Amino acid sequence: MKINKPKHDVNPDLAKERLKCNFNIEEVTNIIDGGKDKTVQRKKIEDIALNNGASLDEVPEECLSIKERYENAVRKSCVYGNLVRNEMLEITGIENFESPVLRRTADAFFKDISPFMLHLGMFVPTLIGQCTPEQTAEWLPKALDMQIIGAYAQTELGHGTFIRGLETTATYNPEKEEFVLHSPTITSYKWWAGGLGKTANHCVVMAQLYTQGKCHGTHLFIVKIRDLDTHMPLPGITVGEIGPRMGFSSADNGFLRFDHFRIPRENMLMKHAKVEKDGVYVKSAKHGKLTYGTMVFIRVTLVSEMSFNISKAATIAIRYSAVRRQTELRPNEPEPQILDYPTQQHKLFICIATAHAFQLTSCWLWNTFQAVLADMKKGNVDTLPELHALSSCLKAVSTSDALSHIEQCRFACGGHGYMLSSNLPFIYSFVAATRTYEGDYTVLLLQTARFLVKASEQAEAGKKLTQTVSYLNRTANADRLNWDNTHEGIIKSFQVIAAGKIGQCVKSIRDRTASGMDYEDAWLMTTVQLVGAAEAHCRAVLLNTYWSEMRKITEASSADVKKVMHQLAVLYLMYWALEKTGDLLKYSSVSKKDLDELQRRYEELLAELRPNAVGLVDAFDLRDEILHSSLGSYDGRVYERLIEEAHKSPLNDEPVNQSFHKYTKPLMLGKL
Ligand SMILES: CCCCCCCC/C=C\CCCCCC(=O)SCCNC(=O)CCNC(=O)[C@H](O)C(C)(C)COP(=O)(O)OP(=O)(O)OC[C@H]1O[C@@H](n2cnc3c(N)ncnc32)[C@H](O)[C@@H]1OP(=O)(O)O
Ligand SMILES: Cc1cc2nc3c(=O)[nH]c(=O)nc-3n(C[C@H](O)[C@H](O)[C@H](O)COP(=O)(O)OP(=O)(O)OC[C@H]3O[C@@H](n4cnc5c(N)ncnc54)[C@H](O)[C@@H]3O)c2cc1C
Repeated sequence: MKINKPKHDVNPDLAKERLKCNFNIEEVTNIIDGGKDKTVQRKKIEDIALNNGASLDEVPEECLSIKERYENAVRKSCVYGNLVRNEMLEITGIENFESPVLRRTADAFFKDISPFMLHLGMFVPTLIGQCTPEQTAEWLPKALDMQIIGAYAQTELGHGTFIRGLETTATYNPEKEEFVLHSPTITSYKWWAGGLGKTANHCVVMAQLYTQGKCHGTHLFIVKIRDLDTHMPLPGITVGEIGPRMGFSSADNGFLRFDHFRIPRENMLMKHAKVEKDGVYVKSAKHGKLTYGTMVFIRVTLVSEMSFNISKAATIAIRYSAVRRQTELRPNEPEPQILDYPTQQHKLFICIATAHAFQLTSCWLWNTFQAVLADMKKGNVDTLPELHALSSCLKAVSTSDALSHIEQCRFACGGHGYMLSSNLPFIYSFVAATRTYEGDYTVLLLQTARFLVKASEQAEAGKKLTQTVSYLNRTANADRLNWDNTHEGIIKSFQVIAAGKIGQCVKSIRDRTASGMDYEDAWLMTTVQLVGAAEAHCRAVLLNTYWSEMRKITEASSADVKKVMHQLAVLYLMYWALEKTGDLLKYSSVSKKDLDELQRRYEELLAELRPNAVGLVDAFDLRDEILHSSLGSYDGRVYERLIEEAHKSPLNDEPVNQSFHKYTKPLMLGKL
């Protein structure tokens, strides 16, 4: 495999690590990419995007002012957008505009975030999912060609989670065949939408639809908010940026207020429900929640996004841990590489395994999503609730796990991991937002719990359940599972834990209603358990999917690759079994002796994986331009890069900062 040759000598410790690796790295890269041809395609696209240096910043993004950072990000977005439009989409095919390959190259341009991300990330998918064929013909080519730039304005100052509580109104006027968009209260300001503040000239708006004097709930509208030539906000539109936040600092998350702003009837996105010219409302024939489709789509894609982010953090932390030496183990012996500490391996090897677990699960979820879309095309929406339950819990758990693993990667890099030049703080703050946006963690797990409680009741009634909850058919009446210390045994025990927790929720709700509580209060009182049950279900799905997909995907692999992929999956199973010993003790016959044995095997496995650690992160094949890290580059020149980056600090532009003469010296002389 062609590796982008480092310009400098590779750090000797890192070079030695690469000699230790005992499997074919390229084979694993091909598995991650989804096949050899996909690796070739990805590399071709990366060469187009990255070889001309357009992604490079003279001054690090983080050293710029807010305005400069935004302006620089727009500049790079335009260069990048142009490359996507003219060269990259030709290779992927226009239908793959959200291909992970494009997503990867975007990271080389933006350490933080592109102000255009939500244009491709949500605006375009909404047009694809919510427009009639005529509307698609009108809007989609312009959006894909970037003649218009869009945002997704759903959340308001007062409501994000509870979509039915949104206050923006869209009132239909049949005489003029127009909708009037209005923000009636301060809490109805649209708030948060990425790219809305300064970049977008259009946006999709979620608003309460009124026609013939009746409210029909939230629907989507496409709205032009700025003049395409002057970029000035149109009359009736107040738009701006919401201010600095934890991350997302090079983008312009926006606010938007409508003052009786008129749009043509055709601007309601009418694939599912519509308003006729005379004002008659025609509701969706299929399902009431199809306007939420973009959210489901993004939740599905976020699982692969999390895999990518963990793989970046793991690459940085593992390469750094191979270079970094700290603390004598024995007097007069060289300090070991910190990667030799089992505690360090415990923090980091699970990250490699999780990146694989999420990647394989995301492919499986994507196929499930496509199958549901195909069913819906034929008018069958029966599979939608399961997809909603699945995408909700996988989004919640993958973003939450990614966040804690990335934080562990930062801890694993000690003080240097706190430097922005390590890139770990950027990765962390980006992923922190994913736990909240597109549906908060708790809220989405409670959506899954609704589905699970219903499924449990159906299992109790002897009905056959769909695939992801079919374990409830087998385990509904099981009390404590006989512990079986095999891989399949661990997976089964997680299904029994999930079934036990769901059963306990059902019982709590029933006990509470039997004692006089109404159902809503009984549900509310049980929500802490319900979140735990949905998480347990998600763990069972993740473990089962990772294990079975790993076995399928490595069927034709070489023996060494099979072995290391197998070791990672076993590590994942054991890690989670040990994390959940309390649940195992409660729901299975596992003994202290069994758990001690599991712990011993886990520690041995860390040692077995140790020689392959650097090889495994090299297999993610993340170019230095994408990693943006002083600690994680391929050549391991960690200390040299930290010094080079320090010199880029604007505070080092002059030997004495003017504040000394203005403030410090007068203070020292008592003249302040
Ligand atoms: C090259 C570049 C590529 C870049 C790609 C990078 C990836 C990142 C991309 C984008 C970044 C995204 C940035 C962030 C954008 C946003 O955050 S947009 C705003 C997102 N907002 C939310 O997610 C809000 C969360 N809230 C909800 O989803 C819902 O309100 C709710 C599910 C919590 C409740 O909805 P509600 O209308 O109140 O429904 P209920 O009455 O509770 O439920 C009725 C039944 O409907 C079922 N249901 C709910 N949602 C769905 C759905 N989506 N699909 C199918 N069914 C649904 C619900 O379960 C109920 O069913 P039952 O009655 O049978 O129990
Ligand atoms: C970086 C970023 C980018 C974003 N981009 C966009 C965008 O482009 N477009 C857009 O429309 N929106 C966007 N959002 C908004 C985002 O979708 C919402 O913030 C998110 O859905 C959470 O909603 P909320 O802020 O109303 O939180 P809240 O719902 O107010 O949550 C606050 C707390 O209350 C809890 N809670 C709320 N409801 C319940 C419940 N029913 N049961 C139990 N607990 C509950 C939550 O768990 C949480 O702990 C973005 C947000 C961020 C942070």
